Amino acid sequence: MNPIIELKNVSMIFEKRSGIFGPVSHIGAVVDVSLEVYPGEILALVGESGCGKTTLGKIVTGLYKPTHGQLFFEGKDVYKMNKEEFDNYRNSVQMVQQDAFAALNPARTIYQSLSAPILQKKLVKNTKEAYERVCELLKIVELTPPEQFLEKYPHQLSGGQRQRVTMARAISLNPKVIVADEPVSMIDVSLRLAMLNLMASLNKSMNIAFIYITHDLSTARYIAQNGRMAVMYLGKIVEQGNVQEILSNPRHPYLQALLTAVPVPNPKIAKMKRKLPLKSLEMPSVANPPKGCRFNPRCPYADKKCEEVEPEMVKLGSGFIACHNYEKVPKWELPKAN
Ligand SMILES: Nc1ncnc2c1ncn2[C@@H]1O[C@H](COP(=O)(O)OP(=O)(O)OP(=O)(O)O)[C@@H](O)[C@H]1O
Repeated sequence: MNPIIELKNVSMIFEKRSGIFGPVSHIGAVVDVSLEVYPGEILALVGESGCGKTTLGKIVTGLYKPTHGQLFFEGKDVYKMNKEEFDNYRNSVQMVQQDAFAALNPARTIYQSLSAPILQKKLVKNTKEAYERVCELLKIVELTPPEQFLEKYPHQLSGGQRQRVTMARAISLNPKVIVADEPVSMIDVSLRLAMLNLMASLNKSMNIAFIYITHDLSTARYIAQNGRMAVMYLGKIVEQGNVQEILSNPRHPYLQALLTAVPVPNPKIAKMKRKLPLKSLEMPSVANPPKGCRFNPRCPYADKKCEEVEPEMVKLGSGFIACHNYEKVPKWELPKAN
């Protein structure tokens, strides 16, 4: 199957000046990332805060034009498309942001927010059709009965309901890909599962591919259980592959450390003092990344080569890894209770 989205050696280097006349520093939020997304799949993009996940999501949706590399949609270079093709790409790839309150205009009712894009893009012929479509969208995202929500303003809804409205707005344009950036991190824990299930059902029923961005491995594992996962560290993807495979047998020392940090719902294990397999807990800055492998100052298996040479992404099983020493890294196991 051909990928619907393909990134080839994509980088996003921001320039940041300290003060008005201060020196300019370069921040490599995303560096030399190659990634494919297939129609109808769920890809979880995980990593710690500041590793470049949101920037990568914005590149995929066309909100940021990468400073280097190429982005393809359905095989076509997005930045060589004509206007019609580019508009079709922008409609087909939608983003749902973490903060649904900020994403909705506080002065517009839910009906106004949802009807404006479909009317503007002529996906409906008139206001009667727009009304029917908005009701249908609200039903799809399980805000029922729809009439109860149409005239409400964003502040009159709960966090979970607002996020459902932004999901309804995203699907209103019949997208083929949705980038969901931490969509459940600002909603109540009790409602998170329902939101994840909604995304999984939209993925199935509408064959929409999802890129689920998160720092939380457990929600990533839940939503992408039959999909793939890409793990980011300081602007780079360090390991990617089938979720079940890479989570049961993580090969990159960074992914092993992330998994060791996940709480285990077993009181005996929870009581154990688990030591993170890391040399240092300090995360280097993206403005001044370490030479060689970016993970080397924290990696317990790093050697001279890791300090000097940046590892390439190589094929491993059904996925890829960027680590010089993956063959030497011991097999990771869940801590065992005695
Ligand atoms: N417009 C910008 N100008 C300068 N630096 C930026 C810009 N956007 C992001 N960055 C920097 O790029 C790096 C990656 O940011 P990004 O928001 O993509 O990370 P993230 O993994 O999504 O983090 P979080 O989960 O905290 O949102 C950070 O160091 C951030 O400060």
